[in-house]
Amino acid sequence: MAVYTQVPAETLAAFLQRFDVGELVSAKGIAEGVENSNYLVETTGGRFILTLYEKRVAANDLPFFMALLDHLADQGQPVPPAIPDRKGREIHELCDRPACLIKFLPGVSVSHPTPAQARSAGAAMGGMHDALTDFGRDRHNSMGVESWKPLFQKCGDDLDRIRPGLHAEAAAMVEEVLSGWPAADALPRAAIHADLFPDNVLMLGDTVTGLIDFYFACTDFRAYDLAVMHTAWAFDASGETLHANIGNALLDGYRSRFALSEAEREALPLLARGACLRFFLSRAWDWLNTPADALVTRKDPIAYLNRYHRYAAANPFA
Ligand SMILES: Nc1ncnc2c1ncn2[C@@H]1O[C@H](COP(=O)(O)OP(=O)(O)OP(=O)(O)O)[C@@H](O)[C@H]1O
Ligand SMILES: N[C@@H](CCO)C(=O)O
Repeated sequence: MAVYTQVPAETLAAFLQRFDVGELVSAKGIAEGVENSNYLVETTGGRFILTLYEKRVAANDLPFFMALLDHLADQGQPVPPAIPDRKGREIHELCDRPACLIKFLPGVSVSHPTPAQARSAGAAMGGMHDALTDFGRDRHNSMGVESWKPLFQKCGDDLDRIRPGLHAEAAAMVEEVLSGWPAADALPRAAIHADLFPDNVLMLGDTVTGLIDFYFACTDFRAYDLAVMHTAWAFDASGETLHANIGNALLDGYRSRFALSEAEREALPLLARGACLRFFLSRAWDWLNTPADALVTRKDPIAYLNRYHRYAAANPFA
């Protein structure tokens, strides 16, 4: 579940008065997602998503995220911008949380993408990267390469509570990835989504109707975004089986909308291992710090360890 903050109906109705969206008809908490509190709000003017930002999203990052969404939406990309209130403000406070009223997009996220769906999703990322080439703002990647060793050290020996020997295994991964990681100016950098998992892509059939959840968006290697997507889309849930046809379809779709340089293509195997390390570590930290009976479902860090080893054993980008 992800409704950490309950918004009383009267408070919501009063909040909506700031906007030109009609009167409140209904509001339902959305169970999916683990980071923020989300409501599906229906008014006499239409449907909207109300998001209250919980502890992981810093209020001072919201202007970057909202500017990114506005830029993409202005260029016809399928993203949900915030609805401005009558005074033009997009970022608000509700129940002591930063909050935004966001455009509702149709579609569902697929659990087992077909090659045609992976191709469309890859193309959507390519279109997004194309639209972001003239986006002028920067945001440091707080989950980027410099954060991996400190996060590994913070997890410490507790990693062995997830699986005996995991601390030593993770130490080797950190060493391997960091020793080979490209210099900051070695590959093109741009604003990226950085978390474009299947649950953050809304689709109807084979058509992408929405790219959502930009709350890890940042400036980093552009090809790292594609590497993250490959790790998230091209495996079974356990991370043991690579679906090469899905991975190839993603890359084909991407290249149909945006060019990948030779240097970026060559870097993909290492960028993908870095992505595996990033999600392994954030999941391991959450695993160790979320009570087993908490209402949120913990995500399996081992599924990302398995992916890491798969990329280390063979290059699916060859
Ligand atoms: N603009 C939108 N239009 C339609 N549905 C949306 C929209 N934004 C979010 N949703 C729905 O709300 C759910 C949760 O949204 P989101 O993934 O942004 O939440 P989160 O708490 O930030 O989650 P995560 O754990 O993925 O970081 C999505 O799975 C989707 O069903
Ligand atoms: N997509 C991430 C969680 C949110 O960043 C994961 O699956 O670990």
